[in-house]
Amino acid sequence: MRYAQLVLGPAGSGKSTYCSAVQKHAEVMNRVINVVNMDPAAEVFNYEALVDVRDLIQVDDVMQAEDMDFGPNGGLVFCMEYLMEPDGREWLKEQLGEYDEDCILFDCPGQIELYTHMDVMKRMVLQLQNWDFRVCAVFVLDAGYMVDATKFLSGSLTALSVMVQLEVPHINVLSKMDLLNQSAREQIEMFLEPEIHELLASDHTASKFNKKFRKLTSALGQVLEEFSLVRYIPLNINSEESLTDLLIQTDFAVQYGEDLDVKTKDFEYPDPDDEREIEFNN
Ligand SMILES: Nc1nc2c(ncn2[C@@H]2O[C@H](COP(=O)(O)OP(=O)(O)OP(=O)(O)O)[C@@H](O)[C@H]2O)c(=O)[nH]1
Ligand SMILES: [Mg+2]
Repeated sequence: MRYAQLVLGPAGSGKSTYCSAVQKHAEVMNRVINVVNMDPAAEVFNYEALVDVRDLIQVDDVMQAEDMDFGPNGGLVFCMEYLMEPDGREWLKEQLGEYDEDCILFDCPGQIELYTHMDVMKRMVLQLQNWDFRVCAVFVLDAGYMVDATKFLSGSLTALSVMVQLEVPHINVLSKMDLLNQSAREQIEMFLEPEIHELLASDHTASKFNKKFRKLTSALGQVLEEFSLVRYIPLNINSEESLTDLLIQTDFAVQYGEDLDVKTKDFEYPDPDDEREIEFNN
């Protein structure tokens, strides 16, 4: 069994930073967590990549290819589709190797449409499961954008559409907590165990438009609340404790360690002769 986190979220929300922070944190705990750069347009990242998709294909090359006429977004979609074609899949499989108990973070591109309404990421999930990975999604949202009710609702709906699309255990992370001041941090607390009804009612910025759509907003809020669909874990990358808490949650989501516990040093493998005896007896 192997373990994978698909690290997703809007552009600039802190996906690559999350990956490098988790990788470094794991090192301190004597654990190896690998990172794969899945962004064919990435320029810089601070982690040591096990696999870099740019070695296979780069958005710039696709955009410059004469027989294709792509802009940056179309180019990116082309690259991701290519990765899920037989040649791309073969390449990725070989690069990932076959190491049991491997933990891998997949640092994905920030174009949200890749996982809200296209199916390329869903295919990626199925492919990884096919290669024996237990997969979870880690959806990274910038805490700074979540301090008022309407943004919270819009972020939550995006998270929800990813959850519905990918159908794997899902964890929402509020990144950049270190950048918030005390009062913003307190305000965020409210969103961690949200009484969405109250939140929406307390939104005094109601414009004419908002008033008209208040019923809709409130109904959406109710859905999120009643089904406990969207929960957030705050992350302060400067705090080892915060990273530990989050790692516990992501380990739990992929059931990391459950199989390890069974194989303690006293574990005795069944004697093959015994099995044969049982067969004879039957
Ligand atoms: N202070 C602070 N800065 C952060 C944190 N996370 C990300 N940043 C900064 O935010 C910017 C974007 O972070 P990235 O990790 O590159 O974001 P990303 O989601 O990978 O971005 P794309 O791959 O372009 O979609 C960088 O300048 C980071 O240094 C954080 O937790 N704290
Ligand atoms: Mg990135």
